[in-house]
Amino acid sequence: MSPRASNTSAKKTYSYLGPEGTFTELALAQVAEAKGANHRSVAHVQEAIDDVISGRAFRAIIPVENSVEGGVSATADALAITENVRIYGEYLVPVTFDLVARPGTVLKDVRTVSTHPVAYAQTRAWLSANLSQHAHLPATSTAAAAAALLDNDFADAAVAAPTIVKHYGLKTLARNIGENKNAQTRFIQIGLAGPMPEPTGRDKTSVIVELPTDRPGALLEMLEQFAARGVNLSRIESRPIGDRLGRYRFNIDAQGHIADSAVSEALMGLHRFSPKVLFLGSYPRADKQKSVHEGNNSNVEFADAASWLKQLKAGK
Ligand SMILES: O=C(O)C(=O)Cc1ccccc1
Repeated sequence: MSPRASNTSAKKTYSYLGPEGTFTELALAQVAEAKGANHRSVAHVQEAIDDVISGRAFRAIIPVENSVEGGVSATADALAITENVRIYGEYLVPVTFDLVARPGTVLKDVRTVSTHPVAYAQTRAWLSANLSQHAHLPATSTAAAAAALLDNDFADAAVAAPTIVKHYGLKTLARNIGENKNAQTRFIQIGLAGPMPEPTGRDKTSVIVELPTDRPGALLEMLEQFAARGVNLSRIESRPIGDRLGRYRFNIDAQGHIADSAVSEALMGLHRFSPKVLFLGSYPRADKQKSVHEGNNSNVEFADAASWLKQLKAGK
């Protein structure tokens, strides 16, 4: 049976950045539709995306942005070169970090600390102050770093979620070692392109936009597509395209749903101006705040302007 076929019959599969005990797994626990479904742990964001594309998984949960560290570049870069994948939801997870080790380890014996790069960036200050000589061993996730402590002795300790000790026979050496105590990470649920979540009035739309090359003011022109329709942006982040120096693509989250005229007009503006716009989807905002389109940019006002124009064209 092909992986796609196996998904049509029995339970749906949700892939997530694992193994057990990652922050991504905590985000998956927020996905109501995934309760009772198969949960498949993968080692990389790309593997999660490949699962969705091949049909091995119905959906995947991946980290996208951290309130302290910014965008997760592995996710941004993988999505930018993927077609036919859409975002169906977003989830916020508060992230606090503990230092864990094999039983018997004491803090002063720790030389090598393993963790995910995003977790390391947020705990580096504490680690430098308390383990000034330590080396960092990057891991594919916080839980992978923790689990590896029981498989080999490459590292002496790992930085992971406080709940990690429920999953592995490790002990906590230090609690809450993150620099920002209110840090949050945003996760997305992705799937193959298909029917979108209905507009709720509290939505977000994500796109990746490339700029026309060597055009003065191109960045301003891109932003004007949103500004002219009163569409607020909640994130704009540039990533190098990678073919040569000086070429960037922009990962943008805008308030509102593609069903909102202000957003659809902005998208059409982007399409006219940009050599490549990748639409990643419209989905409900995790913070449940209203998406307001400032100025005269409500659906009613757009509809009124359209019927006025129709009259003019009809010679009335
Ligand atoms: O490694 C994990 O546990 C993840 O889910 C990725 C991650 C790492 C650090 C902060 C937030 C998410």
